[in-house]
This record gives sequence, C-alpha cells and structure tokens, in this order.
Amino acid sequence: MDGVRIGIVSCSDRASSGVYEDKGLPALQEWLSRALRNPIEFEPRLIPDERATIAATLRELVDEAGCDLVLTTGGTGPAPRDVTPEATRDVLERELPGFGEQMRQISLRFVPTAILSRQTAGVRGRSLILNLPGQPKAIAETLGGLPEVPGIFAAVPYCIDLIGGPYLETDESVCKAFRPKSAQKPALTPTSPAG
Ligand SMILES: Nc1ncnc2c1ncn2[C@@H]1O[C@H](COP(=O)(O)OP(=O)(O)OP(=O)(O)O)[C@@H](O)[C@H]1O
Ligand SMILES: Nc1nc2c(c(=O)[nH]1)N[C@H]1C(S)=C(S)[C@@H](COP(=O)(O)O)O[C@H]1N2
Repeated sequence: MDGVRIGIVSCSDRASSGVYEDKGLPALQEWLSRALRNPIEFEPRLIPDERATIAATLRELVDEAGCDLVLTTGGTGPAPRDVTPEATRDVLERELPGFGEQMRQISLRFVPTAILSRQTAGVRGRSLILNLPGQPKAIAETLGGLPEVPGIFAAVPYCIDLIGGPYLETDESVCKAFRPKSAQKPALTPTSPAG
C-alpha cells in the first residue's frame, strides 16, 4: 500500500505562544490515523496567525517536505488576525471552492456560526491543501460529516488520484471515500501458497 506524507498545521496565536495547549494537531492526527489505512508520515507545524508565516509554512510543506496533503486548522473566521484563507490563496495554483462550501453545509448542522468560517482549499503542485475551522471538535465534524451529509474527506482520495498523488484507502467505518468505478483499484487478494 502506498505511503502518504501529510502536513498538519495549527494556526493559533494563543496555542503557539503557550496560552493554551494546542488541541488542533492531536485532533487532526487522531482522525487521519483512524480514517486512513495507508502508512502515514505526519509533518506537524504549530504557528501564529501571521499571513507570511502561514504561506511560507505551506510552501515548505509542499515544495520541500513533499506532502501529498496539507490540512490547516484555525484562523478562518472574520477577526482581523484570521488570515489562513488569504495565506492559502497566496500559495494555491488552483482553488477548489467546493470543499469550503461543503464544510459550511456540514458545520451548519452543528453551529449557526458555521457561516463565519471563510475556509477554502486547492492544489499546489501535486498537493491538496485544505483549511478547517479552529475549534478542535470541528475537525472530526467537517472531515467525517454526518450520516445524511458526507464529510469532505470522502472526496480527498479521488482528488489526490487526479493530481498524481498516492492511492489512499480509507477505513469505511470512519469515512467512506467515493471514487468512480473506473478509478477504483481492485482489492489485493492474498496469493495462494505455491505447490
Ligand atoms: N489550536 C487550538 N487548540 C485548542 N483549542 C483551540 C485551538 N484553536 C481554537 N481553540 C478553541 O476554539 C475557540 C475558538 O477559536 P478562535 O477562533 O478564537 O481561535 P483561533 O483564531 O483559531 O486561535 P487564536 O485565537 O489562538 O489565534 C478558542 O477559544 C479555543 O477554546
Ligand atoms: N464544524 C464546526 N464548524 C465551525 C465551528 C464549530 O464549532 N464546528 N465554529 C464556527 C465559528 S464560531 C467560527 S468563528 C468559524 C471560524 O473559526 P476559526 O477562526 O477558529 O477558524 O468556524 C465556524 N465553523
């Protein structure tokens, strides 16, 4: 099974300066480890809400560390220091606005303030970059969704196929990924012993 390198970025002035303990990176790591069957190498970064720092971190994760997927958490709201979507657009080659739209749909089932999140997503090189809201519980909510509203991670494996990344396989009890039939690889069957 293909390995995957995933950048996880927590953008928070308070967590990065030690005012409170960061819960964003552990929540991302925990959900992704449950959802994916592929071997994962995480590249974690805890940084303040500074546009240039966020953009430089995203460039480094994609261009130097070679991440196939990068998820940010935090800094997507309307407050003056919330600049993650701007920093993300600074580095994207192409935007995928559907991810942000779907996250707001899901989050509205949990909180009426879901519409305050300006989260976006897109492609840089062979990497998919996704913004998630800063509330640690929002990570599982938006990635996993609800029985009646698919979480955004359902579309991630096929997106990564299309941009030339590794073939991701999910644990269907956590996240049922969708791929068109033509893009599905047959499940590996164990070879029978010779003789
Ligand atoms: N990285 C994090 N770790 C733990 N809790 C967090 C984190 N980010 C946000 N929260 C929680 O979610 C609440 C709302 O997040 P808010 O939008 O104020 O944070 P932010 O803008 O992402 O981070 P900060 O204000 O530190 O820059 C916070 O009061 C805090 O309780
Ligand atoms: N699923 C989910 N989405 C959510 C929330 C939440 O608790 N759960 N909080 C909302 C709130 S209150 C805000 S202000 C915005 C932006 O949060 P951020 O600045 O921490 O990224 O995300 C919104 N989206």
